[in-house]
Amino acid sequence: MAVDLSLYLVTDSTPAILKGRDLCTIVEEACKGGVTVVQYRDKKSDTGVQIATARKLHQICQKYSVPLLINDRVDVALAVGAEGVHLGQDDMLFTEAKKMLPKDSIIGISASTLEEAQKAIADGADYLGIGTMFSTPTKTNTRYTLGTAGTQAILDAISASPVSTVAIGGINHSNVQRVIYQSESPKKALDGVAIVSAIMAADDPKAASEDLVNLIKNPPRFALTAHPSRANEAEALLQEVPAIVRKMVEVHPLVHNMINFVVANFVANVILSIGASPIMSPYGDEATDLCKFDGALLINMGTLTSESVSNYMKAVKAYNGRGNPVIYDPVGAGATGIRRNAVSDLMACGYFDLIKGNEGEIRQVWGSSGVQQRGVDSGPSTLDGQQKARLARDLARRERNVVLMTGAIDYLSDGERVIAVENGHPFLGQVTGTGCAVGSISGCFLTAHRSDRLLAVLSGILMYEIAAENAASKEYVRGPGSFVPAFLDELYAIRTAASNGDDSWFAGRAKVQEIKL
Ligand SMILES: Cc1ncc(COP(=O)(O)OP(=O)(O)O)c(N)n1
Ligand SMILES: Cc1ncsc1CCOP(=O)(O)O
Repeated sequence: MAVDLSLYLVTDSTPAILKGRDLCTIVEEACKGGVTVVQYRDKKSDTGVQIATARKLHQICQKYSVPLLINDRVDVALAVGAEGVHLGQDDMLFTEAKKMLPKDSIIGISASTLEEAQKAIADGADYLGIGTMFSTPTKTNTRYTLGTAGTQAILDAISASPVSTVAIGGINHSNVQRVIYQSESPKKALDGVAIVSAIMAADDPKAASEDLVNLIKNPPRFALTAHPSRANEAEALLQEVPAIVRKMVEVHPLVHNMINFVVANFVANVILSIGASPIMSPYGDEATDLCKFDGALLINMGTLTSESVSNYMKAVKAYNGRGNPVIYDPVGAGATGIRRNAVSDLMACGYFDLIKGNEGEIRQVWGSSGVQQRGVDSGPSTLDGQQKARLARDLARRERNVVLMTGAIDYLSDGERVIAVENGHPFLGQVTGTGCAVGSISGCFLTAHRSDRLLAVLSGILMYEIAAENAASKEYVRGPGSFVPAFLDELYAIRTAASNGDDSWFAGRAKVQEIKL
């Protein structure tokens, strides 16, 4: 039987969720709000109570033409004539349930691993409940937290099968669009999301369901526009750079920096020099107001504290909610266990338009095992140019965003195109904050030019690195100390030239090539 799984309500009868309200009333409100399938999930009640409740729920669901499935209990499904069951890995075997249930019954199977998914497909499951997406208080005895990356990997591996899929666990209004978007593999997407608390515990389950239906129907505002590589991609991009720099100066974007205290002053000066506006605020609650200026947010976890991550999460949620650019600079990501955990928590909490880091940091975000950074330095490289390019491309593809891997050569990718940039000067590596400023600058350019994020970031890097070359070539620059003021002057000089319509600063200067993988 074909079933619309797009908004799949899973019930819960615990007092914390029901808050004294009647289960059937909540489910009826949710049906009015547009849920497309309901699963009765009751871990505590006796069989008699379950049958009585399931019967009432079935009557309600039939009124709205919504199929009712029963969690775990084939006997209850049979007793009330429900449309099917949902079975976990420890429940009745699919083959047994299939024998017992009427021919057209729907049988869904939970899958936390690829092996479980493949077995369920081979058995003939109608759909897979893939999870746990994010850890959730609603179900604490889960085996794996897959996140969007793990879910995408399963979808990719089963893409030859037409089986339907839903994701479950920690999905709510603030992340549902991202979950659907970032889980999608090139050949297979989720058919829907299964939700307990965001509907069952909502004060108004009808309104909550209506909102979710709307969010599910529409792509997120941060969805990346596809820009397939053209014949001379690098050259085509370079032609647009001076105009993008001009646009950034005109727009005078605000960038909200949640940045480490070592570099805050230098980064603020860099941002002022390029003609944008910096605000430094580590206070997450401030983001609800700051995001209304429609600038960018930079999360730079260089001086992480016990409170940083919760503050970052609040800010990411606010900026994601408005569809404004968010940049993640996972400074020292592989240096300590605390930073490694912060990376996982932040990657699960929201969407980053750009992830920017050195090789060690990008490898940690990718999930390579055994990354041990010494402090915030990348450490000796283990990858050649092609491998670096592939890592940046694969991470961008997986996260469906833009990735910038910095180094003597920077690798920039949006999952399709990979661009290597060889501008800059060794003095940049001798001054603290020069790497962090790239995250903030990228925020300014992402704000000013939204239609092609790779081009926006490329324009920012080129402005920055050409200014560094100009500064280092001054005869009075003798080392990192004299380099800093000269560098700010050169950024300011390019900004002034750009606003006067003078593009000569750029002519013949970019050392950029497209990497074909
Ligand atoms: C749609 C959907 N997917 C997964 C589950 C989880 O089922 P299971 O692993 O059997 O855990 P319990 O729900 O029984 O606690 C689900 N219920 N629905
Ligand atoms: C039943 C189940 N299986 C995996 S997570 C989960 C509970 C999901 O609940 P919520 O939507 O409230 O996070």
